[in-house]
Amino acid sequence: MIRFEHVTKRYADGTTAVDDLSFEVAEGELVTLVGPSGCGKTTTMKMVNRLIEPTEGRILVAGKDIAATDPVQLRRRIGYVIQQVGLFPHKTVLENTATVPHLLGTKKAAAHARAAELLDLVGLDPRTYGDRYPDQLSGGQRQRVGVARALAADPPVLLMDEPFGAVDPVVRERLQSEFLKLQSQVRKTVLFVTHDIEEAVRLGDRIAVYGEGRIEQLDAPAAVLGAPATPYVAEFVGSDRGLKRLSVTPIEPGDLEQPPVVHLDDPLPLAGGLGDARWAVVLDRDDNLHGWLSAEQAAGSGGTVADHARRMEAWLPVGASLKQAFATMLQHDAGWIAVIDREEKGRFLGVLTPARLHEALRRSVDADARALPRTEVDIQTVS
Ligand SMILES: Nc1ncnc2c1ncn2[C@@H]1O[C@H](COP(=O)(O)OP(=O)(O)OP(=O)(O)O)[C@@H](O)[C@H]1O
Repeated sequence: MIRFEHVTKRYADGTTAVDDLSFEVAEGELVTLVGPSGCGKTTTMKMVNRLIEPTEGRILVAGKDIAATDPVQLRRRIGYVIQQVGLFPHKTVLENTATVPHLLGTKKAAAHARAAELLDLVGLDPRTYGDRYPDQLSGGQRQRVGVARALAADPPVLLMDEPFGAVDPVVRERLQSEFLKLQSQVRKTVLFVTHDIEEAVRLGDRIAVYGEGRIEQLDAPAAVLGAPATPYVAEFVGSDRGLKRLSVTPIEPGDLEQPPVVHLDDPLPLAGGLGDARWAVVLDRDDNLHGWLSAEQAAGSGGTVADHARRMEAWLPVGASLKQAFATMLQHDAGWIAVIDREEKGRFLGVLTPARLHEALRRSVDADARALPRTEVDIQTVS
């Protein structure tokens, strides 16, 4: 979708910002460009919407050489999100979001209806926020408007230059997960610049690690962490690679233990209690997670399970990362967390314990060592 062919950018003062760059971003793929300050990430990105012209080489978008495309036309097909969002201060949130469709000739009512849909999509209720002005929003909310505005003309390509760089780490993580969810729905082709390796790992289908003006490694996050191509990349991704890997390894059903399970309307005491187990998971009639029950209560109380069950705070949907699992355990001071299917309050699948978390991490590392996709390794193990 975006193809760089031997692209070099030398500025007038002789600085070579980008040196003979060749790579391709597939349709619907999100590639993060990561590297230290001044290594040429922004220059790379700005050449795609012709804010900067290459000195040598060419760039194709959807098979067409962009040098032959009118820059204004080109930019309307490419969404652009930057750190200083650049919202118009005198326009409302709704008007800001509708800017590009408006410019493209969409009637006001239709442009506003579309803008409201997009605000909803990025987690801002248009009825609450649509009529506000940018200075009546938090930093994180402004970034969301920036993303909604970039998506408004439904461009196939998005360029994002440190879009979440200016907000605090908590908001940043939230914006990242929201953006991942959004991207799984809209599947844009995205170039995403960041200097934060964690962000690059979390968001990228592939990561391009930049040295000075060159890509040192372009690979899937797990491969960059597991098998850095050069000593430079190894140093850049850091000695805590194992920890970072937690954020790229999802919880899978095979990782889970099956504890004893009781249902809300089971009478107590349970005959034989819980055997050796110290607690049981409590499910409702639809087998959705409700909470947990201790062995003492199972063996010694009257009434039903519903009278004694405790609420379960530590849970995650399957597919969440091991890092989220670890963080959830710490947050709730829990020795295990319940894992449910994707729906909120969905079906209970099993529990993840620290030992199982460690095994899952081990398997992810081994899968890379053998250079096989994880799924294949899992299938081999099962058969
Ligand atoms: N207009 C310019 N004239 C001369 N040199 C420039 C110009 N713009 C950028 N550079 C230089 O080109 C190199 C690459 O800059 P670029 O902005 O692409 O880096 P970056 O990786 O995006 O950095 P950062 O993370 O700090 O934004 C740097 O050495 C920078 O000083």
